[in-house]
Amino acid sequence: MSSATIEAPVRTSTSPMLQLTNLSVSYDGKPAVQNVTFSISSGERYAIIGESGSGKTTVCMAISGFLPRNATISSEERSFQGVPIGATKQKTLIAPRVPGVVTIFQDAMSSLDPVSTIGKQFTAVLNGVRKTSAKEAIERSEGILRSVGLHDVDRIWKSSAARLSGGMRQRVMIALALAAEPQLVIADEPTSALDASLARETMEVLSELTATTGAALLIVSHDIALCARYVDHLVVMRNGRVVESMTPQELAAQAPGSSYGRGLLDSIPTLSNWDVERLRTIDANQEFTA
Ligand SMILES: Nc1ncnc2c1ncn2[C@@H]1O[C@H](COP(=O)(O)OP(=O)(O)OP(=O)(O)O)[C@@H](O)[C@H]1O
Repeated sequence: MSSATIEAPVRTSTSPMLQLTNLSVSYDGKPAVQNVTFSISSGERYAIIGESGSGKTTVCMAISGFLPRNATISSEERSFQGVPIGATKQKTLIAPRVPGVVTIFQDAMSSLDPVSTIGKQFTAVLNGVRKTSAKEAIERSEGILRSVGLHDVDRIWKSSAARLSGGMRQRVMIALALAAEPQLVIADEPTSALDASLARETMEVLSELTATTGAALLIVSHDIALCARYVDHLVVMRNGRVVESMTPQELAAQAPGSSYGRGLLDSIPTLSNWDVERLRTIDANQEFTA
């Protein structure tokens, strides 16, 4: 096998790649996401941060077209590369999956075929992009697997997902997502099932590879501290709404307790606050607005 490189796509436009304006989603009539607005340009790295149930996954599913049947969606604009995502007038909507957008889920096993070999899964993804010979598929997937830090390529190529460790599966899933040559990678809690060191490694791999390929990245996470190290912009959600939108530098400059995002950051145990008697907590009744 010889190694292959991932080529950066030519960027042709400076207008946002993804535009969400006043996106609202309800499940069975109950609002889950309300008036969410943000845009992502080519190559930008974004994170949606928030507590459990704040609507992060729902926003991502509205972008990637995975919303379930009981979802009702409305928006002023919901477009990718200038093309509307799904039809906004329908009351019940399953949007078509959006070309150019790949989603990496928290649990690699739910995305990978557990019995088919990784080699077969690579060949299928690569052929979905363009017709690829068996030899090309091996060469290309070897390059991508190495780029996510997996070097035992022959063994992985012949293994099923069930025979790989959790960390290896996560990397294989990232590699398969990249093989699809996406323009936007959505990673929904990609590190929540991993230990701290693997979580950092996964974030590094995601952030480096999207930088190399020119793809934009949208990460969903509870962990504002981890995301702030790897993204250009943080969108903070609470109770279905965006309460803050800022750069990691702006977050770092905020005074402790001064905002909801800062509150999330201050409630994480770190080496510098391990000895305080009680970490700061967020008052459930305190109002925060964007
Ligand atoms: N399929 C569904 N049917 C009904 N309600 C749903 C469905 N999916 C999500 N919800 C509700 O919508 C709200 C937002 O959920 P969502 O999964 O988007 O939040 P989240 O911030 O991603 O949470 P978590 O971090 O726990 O994954 C929650 O109140 C949730 O119970």
